[in-house]
Amino acid sequence: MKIALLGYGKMGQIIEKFALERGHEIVLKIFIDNQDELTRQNLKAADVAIDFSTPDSVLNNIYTCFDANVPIVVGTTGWYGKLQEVKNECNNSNNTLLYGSNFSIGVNLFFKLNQTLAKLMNSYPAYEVQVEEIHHTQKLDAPSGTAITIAEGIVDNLDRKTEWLNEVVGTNVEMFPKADQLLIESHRIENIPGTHTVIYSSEVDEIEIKHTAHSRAGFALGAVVAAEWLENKKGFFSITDIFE
Ligand SMILES: NC(=O)C1=CN([C@@H]2O[C@H](COP(=O)(O)OP(=O)(O)OC[C@H]3O[C@@H](n4cnc5c(N)ncnc54)[C@H](OP(=O)(O)O)[C@@H]3O)[C@@H](O)[C@H]2O)C=CC1
Ligand SMILES: O=C(O)C1=N[C@H](C(=O)O)C[C@H](O)C1
Repeated sequence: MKIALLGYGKMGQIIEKFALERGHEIVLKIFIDNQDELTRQNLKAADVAIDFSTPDSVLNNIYTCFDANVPIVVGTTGWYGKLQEVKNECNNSNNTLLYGSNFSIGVNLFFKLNQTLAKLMNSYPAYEVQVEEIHHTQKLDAPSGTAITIAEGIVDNLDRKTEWLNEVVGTNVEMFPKADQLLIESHRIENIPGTHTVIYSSEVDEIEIKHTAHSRAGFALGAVVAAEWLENKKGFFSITDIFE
């Protein structure tokens, strides 16, 4: 496939490596300094775009791909407030988009485990639950997209939680969740690719499920596989569609 990389930072560069290894060609690379090269005309050279850019630029990138009728895989996080709007526009304009807060196989297994554990915990009200995420200090969004997906998996399956709220540790803004609110604690520490933990705690014990990314390789390979999966498909998809 001919691939356009929208965002050529930490992720974009590893994605390029995997894409070339799998026999694909990179026909366009967009970063801050050449962002005006993201045109309908230039995109026409690509079979698919893969976006790992920034929360501020991702919507423009998506709509430019829609305008050029080029399918897009979106790994960028921090824009999910606009998800429904983008889905409507994708379907109305007969375009193709696949998004995921995390493209690694391990985290997608973790999402399933998390949902099952949350369902089980309906019978065990003695356990309080909390989500923790740790990422590198360059990360622009909090909580992480992955933590939001995990929190939604809990809220959708555990009757005693109805919404999540976020505390970024070290910012002097402490959150005091009500009984029906799920706390997501965000930590920013140098060089951590991404660690997510769900903790159920009672008076007498604690159960933790945890995913630790050792590098960004799992995310990057997953994004290339997602682009391959999207070939010849039409419509709006999420990474869970691949794992179904
Ligand atoms: N879904 C998943 O599995 C994963 C998602 N992510 C998400 O992917 C995104 C990128 O992560 P990461 O690579 O670590 O971030 P980086 O900051 O390393 O890279 C971001 C890239 O976006 C570029 N950029 C900035 N503005 C624009 C613009 N207007 N148009 C196009 N490109 C632009 C930057 O340009 P320049 O190089 O000039 O600064 C840079 O190349 C984040 O939202 C992150 O949360 C990350 C890992 C896994
Ligand atoms: O910004 C990152 O680095 C990551 N972002 C994604 C997220 O917000 O969940 C996925 C991964 O955890 C790394």
